[in-house]
Amino acid sequence: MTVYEYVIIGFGKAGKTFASFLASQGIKTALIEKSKERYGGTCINVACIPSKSLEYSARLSHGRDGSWEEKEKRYAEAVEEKNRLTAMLRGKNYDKLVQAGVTVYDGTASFVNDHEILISSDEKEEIIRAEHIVINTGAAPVMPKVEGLDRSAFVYTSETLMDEKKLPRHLVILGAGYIGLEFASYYNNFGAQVTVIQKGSVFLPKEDREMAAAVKEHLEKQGIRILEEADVLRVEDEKEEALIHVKTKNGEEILHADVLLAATGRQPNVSSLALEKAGVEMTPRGAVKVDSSLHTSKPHIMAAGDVTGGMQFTYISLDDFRILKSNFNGDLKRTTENRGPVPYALFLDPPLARVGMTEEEARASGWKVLTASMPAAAIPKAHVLKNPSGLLKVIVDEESGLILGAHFFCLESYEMINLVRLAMDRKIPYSVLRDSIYTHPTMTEGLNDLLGML
Ligand SMILES: Cc1cc2nc3c(=O)[nH]c(=O)nc-3n(C[C@H](O)[C@H](O)[C@H](O)COP(=O)(O)OP(=O)(O)OC[C@H]3O[C@@H](n4cnc5c(N)ncnc54)[C@H](O)[C@@H]3O)c2cc1C
Ligand SMILES: NC(=O)c1ccc[n+]([C@@H]2O[C@H](COP(=O)([O-])OP(=O)(O)OC[C@H]3O[C@@H](n4cnc5c(N)ncnc54)[C@H](O)[C@@H]3O)[C@@H](O)[C@H]2O)c1
Repeated sequence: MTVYEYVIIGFGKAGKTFASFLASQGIKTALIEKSKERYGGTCINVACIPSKSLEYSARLSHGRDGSWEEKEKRYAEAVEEKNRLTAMLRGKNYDKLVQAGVTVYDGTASFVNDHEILISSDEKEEIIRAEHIVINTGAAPVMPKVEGLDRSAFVYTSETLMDEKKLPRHLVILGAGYIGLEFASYYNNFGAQVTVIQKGSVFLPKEDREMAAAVKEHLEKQGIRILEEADVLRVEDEKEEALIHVKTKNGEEILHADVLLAATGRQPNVSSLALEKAGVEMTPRGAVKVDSSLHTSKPHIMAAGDVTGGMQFTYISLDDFRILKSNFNGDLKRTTENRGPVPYALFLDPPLARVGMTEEEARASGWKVLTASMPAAAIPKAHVLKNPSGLLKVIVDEESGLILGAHFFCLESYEMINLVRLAMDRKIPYSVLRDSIYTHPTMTEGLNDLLGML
């Protein structure tokens, strides 16, 4: 039986980065990935990178308009371009790991006991042994329990829809979260008619109320229909489309869709792992239970990324790598408790980016706050880029001048937010960003004016 010092299960962001690092330190390391189509993990193959490739193509396509046939053609080309990009990245990711000296096993990993792992593939089965193990198996889409959904030929997840080269005419999206709203925006820009089914009564319930209202108004202006307080009762297939029976506050409605996208969350990938054989505990919600340094209930087994049930972002998985590295070095400086503020971006058109608290959260926590809001149209660059829609908002502690929250719904906001995150993390008061020299014309220079309003 081959013995490794470290075995990583899953080609996720934390795992692949840690594997390369370990190999660079001369540590005998193996990584197990269940699918050759997933070398490099979820992000580069079926998530962030392909979706943002489509997002970019969708904006370009929207700018050109034209007939339905032209839009269909551009969509098919966008999917091809996305496929080229993911294939290129897949190859690069694999080569990088092998060149670093990591042994890559193809197959599904499951625990035999807390040190031995069975690798099963169509070709063979093999057991390897490890002193230390990292579980980095990611998450997979959850399918809601709706009558007829599992039998329908028109139902997709984000992972399967992005491979479909036929542009939907009417796309119905179940779920108004990250994937639901981003895909609504992309496919609307490609030319599909889009309806989003929102279960609850509050749109983007975790966002600042002023920002959520601005986003909703904008999406509706773009032509996206958002059905609030709606419950899908059943799905029935006709020859060319699915009939989606929806209960709304105004009664029952039947939506016709040639594509129904289920975007109702993603659940940790644990089912194939046989965690019980290793004595690794799970949380009540089905994630691998870890402490703040990512150790499981078995101290020599760690877990990182989506499988731990935390925030599902590639950069959180990358930050988990920093914790794994800190554990390896023995300094134990990095934990999940000292990540600092975590920014995020919803890739709409324009994108919504955020770091820190909403105004409601800040006030409820007892802060005395100053706030400033400014339309994106106040920034000249937004006009240069021909999309002056949106709103920017900041929330600042009146006493210290420290930024408590920033919410940017405007072009380039996914870049701008990283600057504010740094200021918050390093406790730099808002006045420093207000008086900083920025290149011109840029969206970031909007901070001069926005923060000048406080
Ligand atoms: C459509 C979409 C868009 C997204 N966009 C963004 C975005 O813009 N920005 C962002 O930060 N995040 C985004 N995310 C979230 C992001 O993709 C995930 O948070 C991230 O990929 C999680 O990485 P990970 O390290 O947990 O593992 P993953 O990258 O999920 O890797 C896990 C790997 O383990 C493999 N595996 C699973 N079980 C086994 C087993 N038993 N044996 C062997 N291998 C196994 C899987 O095949 C997979 O390759 C998006 C997600 C989706 C679905
Ligand atoms: N830009 C980004 O960083 C980005 C983009 C896409 C996805 N992601 C990550 O991927 C994860 C998964 O995305 P997601 O959109 O699937 O999950 P999500 O948790 O963001 O949203 C799921 C939505 O579905 C709703 N829902 C649940 N069950 C429902 C039902 N039966 N009917 C109708 N609605 C229902 C929920 O209320 C919620 O609004 C996200 O948590 C996010 O971290 C990130």
